[in-house]
Amino acid sequence: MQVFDYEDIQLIPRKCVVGSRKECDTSIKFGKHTFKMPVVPANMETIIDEKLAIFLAENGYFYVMHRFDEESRKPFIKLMRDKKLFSSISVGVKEHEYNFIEELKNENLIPDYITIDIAHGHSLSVINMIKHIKKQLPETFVIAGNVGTPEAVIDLEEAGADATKVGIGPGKVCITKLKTGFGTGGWQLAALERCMQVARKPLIADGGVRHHGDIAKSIKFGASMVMIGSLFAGHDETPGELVEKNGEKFKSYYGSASFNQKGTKTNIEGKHILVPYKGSIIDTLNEMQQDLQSSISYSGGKDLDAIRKVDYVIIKNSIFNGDF
Ligand SMILES: NC(=O)C1=CN([C@@H]2O[C@H](COP(=O)(O)OP(=O)(O)OC[C@H]3O[C@@H](n4cnc5c(N)ncnc54)[C@H](OP(=O)(O)O)[C@@H]3O)[C@@H](O)[C@H]2O)C=CC1
Ligand SMILES: Nc1nc2c(ncn2[C@@H]2O[C@H](COP(=O)(O)O)[C@@H](O)[C@H]2O)c(=O)[nH]1
Repeated sequence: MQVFDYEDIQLIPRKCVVGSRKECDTSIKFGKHTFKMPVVPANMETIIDEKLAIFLAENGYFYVMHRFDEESRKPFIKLMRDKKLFSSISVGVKEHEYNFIEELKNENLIPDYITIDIAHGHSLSVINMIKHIKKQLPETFVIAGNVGTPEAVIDLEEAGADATKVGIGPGKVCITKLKTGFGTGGWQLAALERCMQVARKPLIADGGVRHHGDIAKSIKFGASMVMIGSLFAGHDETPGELVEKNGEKFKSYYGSASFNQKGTKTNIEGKHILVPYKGSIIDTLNEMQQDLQSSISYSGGKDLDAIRKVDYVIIKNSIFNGDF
């Protein structure tokens, strides 16, 4: 099998057809909504909160609220409905989550998007949860994950998933690859390509993005949407704690399976890091969009589809994608 990751790939430019990068359209239809960019902040406690979710929804960006404050999910859906904004929440697969879905139906609190957020998404527990949500809330767009193989994409799509999230272990605060020996860490982009070959529904590339150009690479290799944690972690608006060390500012970023999140030492597959403070997320979102417009111009087209058609070269392979 040919393996490669973000840092191993260069996309090959084609003749430019636009007079300005501003002409390039980065928008993406995902579910019933169209978003400014195929980028979504990770559904993690240090990356997204209610305030940022409202900002993103109001400004044309996709978001997925994390699932670690279970009691706040119903009020959140109500709040978003009152503001006439789309709602996008996460669930797990434990027994009480089945009841939660039924309560949403009974109370007519229908989220636009539900993400089933589990480490090993190619499992009966996720398949059963997809079926349950689709039965109770047929209008809701269901994102299921995480997976790393074509077989998993086929199984989750067959169960009724509207999109599948690809990425086992490529994340910046992930230690799954080290603790279990499994995953797509170091070959996330190749794993995405394998999944693309069988997917009939959208894929979300999740984890491992270290540079804005990796968004274009994700699109080339099959993603409709790209989930990003670490690149967003250092901002004013992301909820991780601000820390000062030797006169420099950092923000706290920890894995959803870290001790910081779980509060127990059982099955730890995530770590805590400090990332340099970067100011407002608005500047980063704008810069990301400009860089993606530039990617589109290099691809010789005017929209994201053009990126899917470019050729590429593989330069080398490293299993850590810049993480040590
Ligand atoms: N994308 C990635 O690479 C990874 C992401 N994460 C993130 O960490 C968070 C916690 O994930 P997770 O532990 O799944 O969530 P939970 O702790 O909610 O576990 C969900 C259920 O799945 C079971 N489960 C978890 N992992 C496995 C496994 N490998 N095999 C069989 N059953 C399993 C758990 O049982 P039990 O705990 O008893 O096994 C539990 O019943 C999530 O937000 C997830 O996205 C975590 C690791 C990898
Ligand atoms: N193996 C683990 N993966 C995790 C954990 N918490 C989150 N994640 C995944 O990482 C991405 C974000 O990746 P990044 O490279 O952009 O920082 C996130 O969306 C999850 O899929 C964890 O504790 N362990």
